[in-house]
Amino acid sequence: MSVILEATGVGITVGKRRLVDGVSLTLSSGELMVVVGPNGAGKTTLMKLLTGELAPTEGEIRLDRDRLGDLPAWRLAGKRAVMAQATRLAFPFTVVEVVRIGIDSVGRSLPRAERERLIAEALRSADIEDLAARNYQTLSGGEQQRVQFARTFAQLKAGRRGAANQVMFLDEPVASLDLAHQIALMEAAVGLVDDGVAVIAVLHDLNLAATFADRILVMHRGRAHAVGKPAEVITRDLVATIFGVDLVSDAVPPGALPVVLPQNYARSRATRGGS
Ligand SMILES: Nc1ncnc2c1ncn2[C@@H]1O[C@H](COP(=O)(O)OP(=O)(O)OP(=O)(O)O)[C@@H](O)[C@H]1O
Repeated sequence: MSVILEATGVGITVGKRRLVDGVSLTLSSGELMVVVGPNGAGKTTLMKLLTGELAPTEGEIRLDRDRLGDLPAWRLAGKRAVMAQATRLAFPFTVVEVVRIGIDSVGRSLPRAERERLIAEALRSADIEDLAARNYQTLSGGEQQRVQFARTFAQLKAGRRGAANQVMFLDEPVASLDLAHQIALMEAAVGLVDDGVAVIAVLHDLNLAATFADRILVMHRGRAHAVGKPAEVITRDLVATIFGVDLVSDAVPPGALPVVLPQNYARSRATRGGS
């Protein structure tokens, strides 16, 4: 697996506040990294730095070996797609129009039939085919999230020919989703990962994180507290120290947090050969 995203000593100070401090990480093609941490830990700020929405005041970020700040917007659009925490739209776009925005940013040279095929695939990936003609503004929070995932998915698929190495950034993509759609969205992300895309996602649900992540990054007070495989990182000690929650059940060993999930959660890991 080749490193596609590399952050070295990245930080940002706003006023006198250091929101992110000295974070170094690498993300490889075909890898799914999940970022966890308490409210205010700096997860979204880190994502904004990694996507280029914010410029770091310290350190350096490289995307596919280029310095992030040197890449023009059109090249960025082919290499990375971003699903932000919540996206409001000022105009009454239909769902299919929103998904098409993802393709228009990079896939204008694609034949019309290919673009339509990608839109259909994106709608399917987010289980929103039946919403295609609806006004985005009238959708529920969870439905809007699924549309934004589809837009991001479509953008990556459309940009795939021009840019072999791509990253998908997902900031709390399942925050408003019911359980089945949480699993479905993560499985769609895994499908991209299996295709060689690097995915970095902020999640609050530690079980979901442990189930789907290849590696977990724990943010705490702006710093990278830990990074590693889920079983190494998500321990009872970590949950107590970082999240302030004592898992008192005798069934919980002091080491790895047991992942108590419905059967189909385990499916992805089993099929991907994860541990
Ligand atoms: N522009 C800003 N100016 C000052 N402080 C900011 C700014 N943006 C974010 N912060 C603060 O930086 C800290 C990190 O914010 P961030 O949104 O990155 O946290 P988070 O880990 O994503 O939290 P959550 O889980 O609540 O979404 C918070 O304390 C926030 O209030």
